[in-house]
Amino acid sequence: MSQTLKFTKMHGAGNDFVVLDGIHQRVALTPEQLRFIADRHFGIGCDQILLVEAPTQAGVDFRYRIFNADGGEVSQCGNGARCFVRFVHDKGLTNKREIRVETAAGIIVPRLEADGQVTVDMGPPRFEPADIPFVAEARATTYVLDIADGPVEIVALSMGNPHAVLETCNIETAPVATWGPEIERHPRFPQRVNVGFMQLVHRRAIKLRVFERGSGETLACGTGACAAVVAGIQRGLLDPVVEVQTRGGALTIRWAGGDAPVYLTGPAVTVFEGEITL
Ligand SMILES: N[C@@H](CCC[C@H](N)C(=O)O)C(=O)O
Repeated sequence: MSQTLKFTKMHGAGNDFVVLDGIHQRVALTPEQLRFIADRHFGIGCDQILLVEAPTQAGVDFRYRIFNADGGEVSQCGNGARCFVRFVHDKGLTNKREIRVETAAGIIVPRLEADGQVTVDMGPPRFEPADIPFVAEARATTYVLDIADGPVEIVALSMGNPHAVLETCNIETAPVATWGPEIERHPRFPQRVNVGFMQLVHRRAIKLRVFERGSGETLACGTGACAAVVAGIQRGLLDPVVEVQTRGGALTIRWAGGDAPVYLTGPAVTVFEGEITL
């Protein structure tokens, strides 16, 4: 039986989303239907599909679910969290400026700022290999990963989802299209990984491209920006507040180190509304 769903097309620094209200309409999508929605030629087109649901636990305002363009459900999406906040405000689902949101990776706390930008408390980064998950004998600041072109140095960490961060001296010529998919499926990352290529500009700015697990290279990746800045701070290369320049725009990341949460600030934009029959 076919179903017609109302949707909103949004983006955060060019990382684009189809957002579905699962509170006022019944949304039950198969991986094949999710892939169709994300398809840029035959569907609506997006990097991720975001589903807004009623919370399943006390003390939170909403549940937020994330699906990559390949139809797989994942646990965290930073740019999506900002669009989520803009969506629930614009739809009148809440008037709170700071909301508590349940994700598969735990509670996140996004806040709508007076200037329309959104700041998300993404929680602390995690470095234990088992938490990422990453196959390593012991935790280390950097690891050497063997790929077809030879050994590469990475930082591996979790921002609620897995990230590998590599440093490059030229972001334009970085081998994102070749190393990205190879590292995404490297056997040392049993749940695959998002792969960030970071070029240092100075201690308070980096350039970043991310080959995202399940979506390919996107114009920006919020958790990727958090992971790259955390990696740079851990290695003593960056200050606690850093501007991340992506192909889709700028994001600001703040991290005080240790178990402190990482804060992500950036835009959240509505592009258009529509309906799709599946
Ligand atoms: N675009 C995102 C991350 C989306 C999920 C990621 N591809 C994964 O598989 O973990 C962001 O802004 O963080």
